[in-house]
Amino acid sequence: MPDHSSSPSVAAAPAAVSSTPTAPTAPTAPSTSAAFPAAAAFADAVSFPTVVRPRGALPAGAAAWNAQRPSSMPHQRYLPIHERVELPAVDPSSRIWPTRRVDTAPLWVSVDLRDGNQALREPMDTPRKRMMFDLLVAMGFKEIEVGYPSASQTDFDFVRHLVEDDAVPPDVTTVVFTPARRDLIERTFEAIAGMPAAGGMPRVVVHLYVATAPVWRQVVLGHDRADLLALARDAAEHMARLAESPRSPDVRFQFSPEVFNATEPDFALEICNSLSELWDACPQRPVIHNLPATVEISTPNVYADQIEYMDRHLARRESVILSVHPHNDRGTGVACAELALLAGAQRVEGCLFGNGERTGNVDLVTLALNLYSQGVNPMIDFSDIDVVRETVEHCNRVPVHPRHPYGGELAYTAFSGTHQDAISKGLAHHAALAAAQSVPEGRAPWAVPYLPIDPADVGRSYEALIRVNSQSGKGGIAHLLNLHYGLELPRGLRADFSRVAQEAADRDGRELVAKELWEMFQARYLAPVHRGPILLSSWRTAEAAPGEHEFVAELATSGGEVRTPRRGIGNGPLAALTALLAGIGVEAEIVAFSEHAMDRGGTSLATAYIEIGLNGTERWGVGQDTSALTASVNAVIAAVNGRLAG
Ligand SMILES: CC(=O)SCCNC(=O)CCNC(=O)[C@H](O)C(C)(C)COP(=O)(O)OP(=O)(O)OC[C@H]1O[C@@H](n2cnc3c(N)ncnc32)[C@H](O)[C@@H]1OP(=O)(O)O
Ligand SMILES: CC(C)C(=O)C(=O)O
Repeated sequence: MPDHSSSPSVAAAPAAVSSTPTAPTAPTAPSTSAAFPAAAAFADAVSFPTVVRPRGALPAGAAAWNAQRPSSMPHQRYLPIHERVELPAVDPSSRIWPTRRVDTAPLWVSVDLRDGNQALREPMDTPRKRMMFDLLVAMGFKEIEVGYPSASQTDFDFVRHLVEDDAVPPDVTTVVFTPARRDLIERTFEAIAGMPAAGGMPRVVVHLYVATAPVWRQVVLGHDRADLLALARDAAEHMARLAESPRSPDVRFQFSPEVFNATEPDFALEICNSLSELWDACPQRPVIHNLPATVEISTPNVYADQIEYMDRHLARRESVILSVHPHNDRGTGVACAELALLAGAQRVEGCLFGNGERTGNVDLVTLALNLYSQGVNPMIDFSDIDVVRETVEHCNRVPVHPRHPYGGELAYTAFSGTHQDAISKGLAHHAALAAAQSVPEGRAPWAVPYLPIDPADVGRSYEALIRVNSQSGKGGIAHLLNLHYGLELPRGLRADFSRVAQEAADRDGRELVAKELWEMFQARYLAPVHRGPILLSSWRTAEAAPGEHEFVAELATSGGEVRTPRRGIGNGPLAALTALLAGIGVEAEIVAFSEHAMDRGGTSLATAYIEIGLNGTERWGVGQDTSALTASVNAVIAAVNGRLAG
């Protein structure tokens, strides 16, 4: 048995935080909507060093095998996070974030036009920016970072375009981004002159950023902590001064300690608190502190601890909006944002479909629809996700991956047999449940296997759900024939045809679309009625006496030559037909039979499925006709011919 009780290794307590344990109060499970009072109650419980837990020991055999795996990569170059970044000391028993759940949407901020745009091979021009802006507004974003006006004439001009075209709706807040340089701050204020800002809280935000992490301070900016604080304060004061000018709209302020996630916790706190005080944060004019994971460097739980630390310790907490801005270098941007929300974040900056520097900003589509899938109103409209995706692809000139959560072309598609089977049964069950509850399907509770949300909610159709290749099974193939051609294949025929379809998909190594399946189906089960050796050139049937049916037919050879009429007697028309066939030496027995009407524009076509046994082997045939009897007769002949042709 693996030993799970071995004592955890404990990282050295960061110098800047106390390591005196404080008995924590057992946390309850507050929702994020009740975050502030709860956070305040725990504000003093942060004191134990970070615990790094070893993974469980492997069974001896597996450990030996694992140790043999070669690696030529120099992994030793990379220090683990707790050896290169000072982390907040957290008493594991006092952490709040693991006990919470998110039950309301945060304030969403799209940074597509700034952080997303700065990462593009071809940054957007004004028409593309405007298209993106209009999309964001239409989707319901209430806060949009519209650019970095001091970066380029294009960025400046776009902000002016929004002002001059009166393009900003009264309930939308615009954010403009600036570094801590007086000349660039002045240019930023020039760009927003005349920007509509009235209403409750000022609706223009000027966003100041400066990197605070040690490597950036030393290598990029050449500043120590004191110099950096002075630089940020000087910029913040300049912003406050410019905001007083009559040309300035009524603004709020935002600060981002760039690379917050690699910054010493006490320094991040010091610089944020200093600016809250300088800008006189108050509930009517809160300051936004935006804490970016500029480059992801750790597991999301570490980011959550960092955010919870700030949530507990920020001064003027009720006058601060705590915002996060995760990137996706480790592929965990969404997880970081979600845990940050649990940890006290109230606002999330990100981009649609995760565009952004390197591996992208956090993806707002996934975040919002993850909430939706938990029954939480995401406050953003994704009811036509394909339009959103196509517009974003057009503006960014970057394709969205087909497997992108919720919005990718293949996000709701199943190729594999057991998934198709489950989805097809699940959809039928869902429809029946909705009918039983007398509610539209779109309102009935959703519980369809393999589909986290109803694709119809985001404007996707069920038609694309199931697609067939060599991994598919009978359920999926039958589903496609049903969806596109109205066939209700009996169970035995499903299995029979899926072998045929799989062989073809395997041979060609590609997907089979519904039309191809239908053509294969016709060729195997319907067409043999016209492809000898037995061809009925004309036939009739009648009930000669109660319970005694007669079937009379002229048989033709496949060469067209008509033979003498033949006659068979049986207890039904099909029994009489098999008796007729027996008369010419074809001993066919009907093993399975089903039929149904097809609702095709009032033509009332019938389809019959018949399995016969002949010479010790079974074979399916299918017939379609406006007469149910003709359909059945054709199905028998098709099955017989199929069997005789081998
Ligand atoms: C994480 C982020 O996304 S941050 C945003 C990044 N976005 C962009 O950079 C896009 C727009 N940027 C630009 O157009 C230009 O970089 C400008 C206009 C802002 C500045 O341009 P330039 O003056 O030519 O400088 P350059 O591009 O080389 O930037 C580096 C300089 O800015 C300094 N700097 C970097 N960040 C900041 C900051 N937040 N505040 C003040 N100065 C900063 C660097 O220390 C360096 O200064 P140095 O030249 O004295 O060594
Ligand atoms: C400075 C901020 C908000 C940023 O874009 C980042 O850190 O990625």
